[in-house]
Amino acid sequence: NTTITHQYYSEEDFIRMVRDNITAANAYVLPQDNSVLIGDVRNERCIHDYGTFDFIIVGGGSAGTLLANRLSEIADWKILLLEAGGPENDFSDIPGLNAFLMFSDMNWGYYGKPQSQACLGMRNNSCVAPRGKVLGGSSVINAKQFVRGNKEDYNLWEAMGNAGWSYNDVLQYFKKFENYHIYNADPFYHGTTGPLDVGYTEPTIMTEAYIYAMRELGYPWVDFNGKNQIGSSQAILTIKGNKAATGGRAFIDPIIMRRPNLNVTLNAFVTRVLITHGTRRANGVRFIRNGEIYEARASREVILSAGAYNTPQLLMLSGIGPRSELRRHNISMIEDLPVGRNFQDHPMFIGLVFKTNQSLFNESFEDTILGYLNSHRPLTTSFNIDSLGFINVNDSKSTVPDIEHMVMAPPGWNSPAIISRVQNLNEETLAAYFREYNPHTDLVFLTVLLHEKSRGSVTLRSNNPRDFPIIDYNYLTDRNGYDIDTFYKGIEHTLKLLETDAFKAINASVISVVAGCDEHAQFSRDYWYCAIRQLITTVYHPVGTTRMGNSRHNSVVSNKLIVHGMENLRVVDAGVMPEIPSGNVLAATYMIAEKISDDIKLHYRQL
Ligand SMILES: Cc1cc2nc3c(=O)[nH]c(=O)nc-3n(C[C@H](O)[C@H](O)[C@H](O)COP(=O)(O)OP(=O)(O)OC[C@H]3O[C@@H](n4cnc5c(N)ncnc54)[C@H](O)[C@@H]3O)c2cc1C
Repeated sequence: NTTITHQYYSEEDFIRMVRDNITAANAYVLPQDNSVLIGDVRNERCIHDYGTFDFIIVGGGSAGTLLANRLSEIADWKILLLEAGGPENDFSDIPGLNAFLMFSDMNWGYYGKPQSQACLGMRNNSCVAPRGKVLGGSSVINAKQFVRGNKEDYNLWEAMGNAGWSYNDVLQYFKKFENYHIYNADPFYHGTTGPLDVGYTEPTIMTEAYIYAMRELGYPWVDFNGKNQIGSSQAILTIKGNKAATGGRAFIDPIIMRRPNLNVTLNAFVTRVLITHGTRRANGVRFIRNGEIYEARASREVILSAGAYNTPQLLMLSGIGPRSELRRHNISMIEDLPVGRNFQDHPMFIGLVFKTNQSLFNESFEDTILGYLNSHRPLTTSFNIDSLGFINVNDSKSTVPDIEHMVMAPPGWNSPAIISRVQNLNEETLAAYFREYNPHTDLVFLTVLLHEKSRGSVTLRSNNPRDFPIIDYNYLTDRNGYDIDTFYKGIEHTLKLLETDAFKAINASVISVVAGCDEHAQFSRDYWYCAIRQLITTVYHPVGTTRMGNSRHNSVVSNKLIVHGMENLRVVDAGVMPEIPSGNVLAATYMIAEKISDDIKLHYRQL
């Protein structure tokens, strides 16, 4: 492990920098719309020409940064990467402080539409919906967990009619971008020469307890990104030394930035795709930067990598979307496509907490920061996520999991202020959570539903890019109740850990952290069903809103990710996934960008 940060700062200065950023985050008020990005446009009629490029990539997030790197390898191609946010910094490099980035200019600031069946413990029944607005996008503010999902996820994509997306096809692209530092990793499954560093952080006594307890229940230790996924492991992270390995840091490092054919323009808010009237060609984009309007032209392609919320918004603002939605907002239609439908996420239950007799990480603020500078926990992982497990609670023989455990070791949600803001908890729930929960000793079992049957949507609030899109998670609304039943089975399964010797050794016992369920006997089936509706939130994995498929009735892009009916407009981001993978979705997003880079090079005979 190399400690890169030391060379820029004295330890005192570094601690001060961290403290200042935390103070700023605590005082930060999230925006209600995009007014700040639009600013005070001085002259709406004065449109500056930003030049012509072969490819324009909208969104320098996870997919966009990888794509910009790979396409600019072709020296003859001019690439423009437009990103609404600014650069990363030394504070955003600290994996364990990502919660504070959610309260900074690096987050768009969205909240989900109030829910009727879930998010009931949140203010206004509304779950948060953070998204990165910074070079590197959501990979900067995210929790750094690196999970590929299951082989069968990609075989399913292909079986749904998407030729070229089976696991055998995509494995080479997962390997290409990664530099995997996991001991005994099978080279058949892993790359060690890619730009993105992936590795372990230090284990704790809790890692051992969990892995041994899972073993007692019959679940082996696995490299869940390798041959088999079912089982448990200490967390695997996008991390380089002590620092976050983000899309920005990995793919647009200073050397790539110096390529003369790559223009990375930050603080550029794209407001529409320009489509030549009467044709099916996207010829460029319009954007706002520092109060001025610009247009850039693309001689080959416009590629939208603005993420699963903003890409559908941009498509609809540009005339591509469901007829009814465009009509409602007076937008002239170019293509009638189901943009914003098929929204899938991984809902997560945050109400399963085990008291233990162990205590971790009680150092002072200063010592915690110094620990980070020397690559020590807890700040080398987000929310101190310690270990992960993948199980199938509906079919114990299946090799595809339906539940994921993310185990937060103490100090997890280390203060009421953090969980209250990060999860938008209402006052009663916050009080109930901290009635018994002790951040210094207790384990939080984040329980993630991997294949929800409910479907949400992303729609427009208006035809003005100033307004945020409407994000409707629509959690727990599936007709047969599969989603809530599977959550309940997941909880029952997790409670079995309490019967293992490994968990008895840490004196683990379940505690109640939920409000609004007092009419049910504590820990009864009805209690848990009630608790699930109170304390379901997002694990921040929106996909599917610009779904890949071959029918324009239920999908938006082809298997080459070209928008149906258009000639040179692609979407390359998490939104194209036709079905959500069995795990945190960043790795699959990078894989998609890596594969499409090759497809584009092949198409233009550059490979
Ligand atoms: C808090 C949080 C925690 C998460 N934790 C994990 C995790 O631990 N592991 C995991 O695998 N996944 C995690 N995820 C999910 C994962 O990070 C995202 O799914 C993934 O980064 C999405 O990549 P993307 O390229 O589709 O979008 P993004 O990375 O969000 O990139 C979109 C980019 O486009 C820019 N943009 C958008 N609109 C415009 C516009 N109009 N003009 C110009 N630029 C624009 C944005 O600013 C952004 O930089 C998490 C996400 C969040 C928010």
